[in-house]
Amino acid sequence: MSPAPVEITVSATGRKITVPTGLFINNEFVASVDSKETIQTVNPATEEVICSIVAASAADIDVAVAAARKAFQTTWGKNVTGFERSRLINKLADLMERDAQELAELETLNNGKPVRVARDFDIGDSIQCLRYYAGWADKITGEASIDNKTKFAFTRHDPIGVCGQIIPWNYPINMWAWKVAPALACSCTIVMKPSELTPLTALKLSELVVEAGFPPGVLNTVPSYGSVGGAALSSHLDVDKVAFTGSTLTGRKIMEAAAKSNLKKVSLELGGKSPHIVFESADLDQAANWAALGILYNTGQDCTAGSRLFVQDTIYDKFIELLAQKAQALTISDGFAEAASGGPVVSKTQYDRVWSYIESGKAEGAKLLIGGQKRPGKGFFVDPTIFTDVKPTMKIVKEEIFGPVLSLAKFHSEEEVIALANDTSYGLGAGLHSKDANQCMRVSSALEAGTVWVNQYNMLNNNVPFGGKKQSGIGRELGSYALEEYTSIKAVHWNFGEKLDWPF
Ligand SMILES: NC(=O)C1=CN([C@@H]2O[C@H](COP(=O)(O)OP(=O)(O)OC[C@H]3O[C@@H](n4cnc5c(N)ncnc54)[C@H](O)[C@@H]3O)[C@@H](O)[C@H]2O)C=CC1
Ligand code: BAL
Repeated sequence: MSPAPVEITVSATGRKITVPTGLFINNEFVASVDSKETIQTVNPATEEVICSIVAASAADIDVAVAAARKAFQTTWGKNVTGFERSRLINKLADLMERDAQELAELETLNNGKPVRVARDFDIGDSIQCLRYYAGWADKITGEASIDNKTKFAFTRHDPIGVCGQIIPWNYPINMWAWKVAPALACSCTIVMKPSELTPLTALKLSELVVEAGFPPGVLNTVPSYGSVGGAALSSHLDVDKVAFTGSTLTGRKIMEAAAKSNLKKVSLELGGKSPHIVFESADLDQAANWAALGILYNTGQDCTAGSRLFVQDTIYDKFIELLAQKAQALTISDGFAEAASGGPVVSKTQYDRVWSYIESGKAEGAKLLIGGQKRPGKGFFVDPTIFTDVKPTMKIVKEEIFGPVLSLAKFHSEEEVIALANDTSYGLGAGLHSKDANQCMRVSSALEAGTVWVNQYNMLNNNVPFGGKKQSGIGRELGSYALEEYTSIKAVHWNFGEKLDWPF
């Protein structure tokens, strides 16, 4: 029997949202084939349970992969034109736009981020991401490689096949769009595993997949625990590719599982400890805005969070005063509050993790500029916390915290700060602020990161690639580069005249 959807009433707005609770396979919400395991979802602002949904078992992953394979071989893959894929992806984007407010409220309920942020940024960007890749769907062509008297060779950019997509909880809708849009554009089929912490919007979006008209099996959604569904996807012998966003620890496990199973293609978007540099010539007011956004956007739960801030000694005192003012001016509250710029962290586990880092910063002798005190009452809230007088060896400087916790250090010279900035095993993002154009060029070139922002931070565009160096990941999302992750290149050699002498 199909699991019944639940009706949720959002108390802040009065909106009633019907949420599917089954696994989405072959365009239907179904029960597990062999398990009674559920996932209980929680509102991180109130700690109240929202609802329970079915958790996929390894056998359910097999069913979803089989559905995706069948679709790939029949209605999708090489059996659908780019024009048709483009039409369907655009239709999905239109439906997301229609339902943006409802999706945003559901995202806020499950993730905690402000409704305004979810709607205008996460969902707004996701709609644009779908439309961007809808534009690519009918332009994925190969190249003519050799064209001589007896041979013509050309390449086909074939869809790679069935893709497992494992996404995190910090941007549940946005990471869904980053993964789904290029895969669909390239004519791949998908088994999507949302995070067990935030599965509700992926289930709601699955309804829109049906409404848009995608054939059954093209996109399947299987909420599951990482060690069950995520592990099953990564080691599956009939999955051709896994795309992952999450921790470096889990990324390593996925790569190992891929290597030990069928050597499926893997793309990983992992952690970071991104440096953010303010030089003395910078517009200090603007630099303080970007520095605060860099660590506080999404309550610091961002892979590119600018969590190590370096400020030139000549402007240090003035700058840190400005930064403290900016950070304290933000309202961190229940995401349904009008004024909220940030919400709680996503879960009790994440709350405890962030607080353990704050305690370690205090114990290792870093000085608190602001924050560092727990709030009374319900909700996994962590106020902006800035440590000064940090040392490169401290845990808060070395490890990803994924919360609103900033380590602030002083530097003297450009050479010194480049060395400090690159002194990390990560290489995801980096930022610098300066009015000296030569310095901007020199430093952006020297920073070891997949993305460098100059006089800005954390702003991404769907047509610009994103990804990491070092232990921050492999492969690129967004832009035309993401298409390479979902295509397999075939070279066709066509002889129209060369005779083979025998014996050769
Ligand atoms: N780069 C990013 O955007 C993210 C980084 N993180 C980092 O990871 C830390 C821990 O957060 P977690 O939720 O534990 O991250 P995680 O990396 O374990 O979770 C992300 C996704 O991976 C899945 N997963 C977990 N174990 C798996 C396995 N063995 N095989 C396949 N998939 C698996 C989860 O179910 C989830 O869908 C955070 O504090 C943060 O530092 C977390 C989420 C996103
Ligand atoms: N902000 C880029 C995506 C991420 O944090 O996972």
